Amino acid sequence: MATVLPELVSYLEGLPEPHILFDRQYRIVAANAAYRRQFSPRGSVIGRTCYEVSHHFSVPCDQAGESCPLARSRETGQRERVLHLHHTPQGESYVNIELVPLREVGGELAYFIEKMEPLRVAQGQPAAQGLIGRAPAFQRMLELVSRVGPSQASVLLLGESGTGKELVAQAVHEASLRAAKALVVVDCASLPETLFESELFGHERGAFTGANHSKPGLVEAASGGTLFLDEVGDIPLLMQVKLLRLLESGTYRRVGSTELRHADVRVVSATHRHLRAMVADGRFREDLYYRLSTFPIALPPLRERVEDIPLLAVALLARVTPDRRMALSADALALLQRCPFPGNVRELRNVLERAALLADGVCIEAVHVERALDTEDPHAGRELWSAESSHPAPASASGMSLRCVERAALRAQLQTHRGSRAELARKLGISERSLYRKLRDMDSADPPGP
Ligand SMILES: Nc1ncnc2c1ncn2[C@@H]1O[C@H](COP(=O)(O)OP(=O)(O)OP(=O)(O)O)[C@@H](O)[C@H]1O
Repeated sequence: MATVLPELVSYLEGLPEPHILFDRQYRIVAANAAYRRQFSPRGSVIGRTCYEVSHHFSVPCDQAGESCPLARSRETGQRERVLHLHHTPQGESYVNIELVPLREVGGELAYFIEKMEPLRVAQGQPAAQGLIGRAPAFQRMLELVSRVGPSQASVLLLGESGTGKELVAQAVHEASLRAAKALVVVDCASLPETLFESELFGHERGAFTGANHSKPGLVEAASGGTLFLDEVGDIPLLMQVKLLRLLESGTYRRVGSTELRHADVRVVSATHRHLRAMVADGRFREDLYYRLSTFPIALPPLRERVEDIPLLAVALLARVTPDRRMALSADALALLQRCPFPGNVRELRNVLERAALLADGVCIEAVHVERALDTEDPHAGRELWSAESSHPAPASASGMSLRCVERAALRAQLQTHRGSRAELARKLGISERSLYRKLRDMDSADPPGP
């Protein structure tokens, strides 16, 4: 092997992505120029183990509770890919790792080539923007994002309100080859049925009353980029047919035109609804469901990544108070970790914003968090907002369904709230869109009395 190595090393040296070569004992025998530049500008890594360099572990990753591509590759004898949090000179960052095993003449696995590509769409430490997280549930989700990103597959994001679906859609777009073009968001929940077609496909002058100019639609605006259909479960059946036609044929017509246009978009959609159940009871077209969900990704609710709360709290606090450099006391953090947060990361962010306003100094104490939580839902108790989560809702014990309890709480809020809808949504720890949805559901559930 010693005679083969110089050629191999010189081949790796010229590759643009960081590569290392290591042996069966995980010892690095070569690192190319791109690797040295990005991961070890201050010293040589030759002779050190990959787990020590990348993770500061004293044992291989699989013995430290992480997935180890080398161990997997040894088992399968094949190329393996994983997403890891790596120590780099800039701090810990997500890195996509691809491992290729090399066999000796006798067929034994002797060396492994590891290619490393930083994944910049998420961070495992506080950052000014983008996705943040390091819990296993978050990392599993992120690995799916990084796998599907570069493809053209339609992605369906499924998750409760506030779990970060819009941020994940952005991440899919940024990890794609379309990143240099636009990401166009279509808010399907607030788009009236009458406008759906002209907004999406555009219209010609004179197509309808008031159409004084021709106008390109959102599909055209997203050309070469990504079309993000947010709240796709809220599209009425009639409009679902039109969307299906676009996805199946890749073509569309502007309203008032016969000219067939080609759509060059990658579709990412998101919903908090149970689309499968909607398909089962005829509210969502099965053929559209399969078109949209080539690659479904479930976003974990915050209660399944509680260990991320301290990291998220520190990062989000810096985002909501950019000029104050605030800190959280250990008690405040402990209290936050005990909260159920049915409104997920958005609710955590709102609680922090309120707590920061309630604190006069630069440190948020548990008492500020308590007050921020109290202000959130003074009439009904926070758990009432867990209608779509698995958290217990004490009021349901009275025999009312969770949805009824939620409606009652919302009605109480509406009676006492004096500000705008946006303020009310903020107070409830939900998005304006979610509030809009809840109000609409409430209207259709109990039509106004005579
Ligand atoms: N992993 C995360 N890291 C950092 N911020 C996050 C994360 N997840 C969500 N957020 C923040 O939480 C808020 C809600 O996120 P987002 O709007 O993407 O959620 P959503 O699932 O689309 O909600 P909805 O279904 O109500 O529209 C945003 O302020 C977003 O920046």
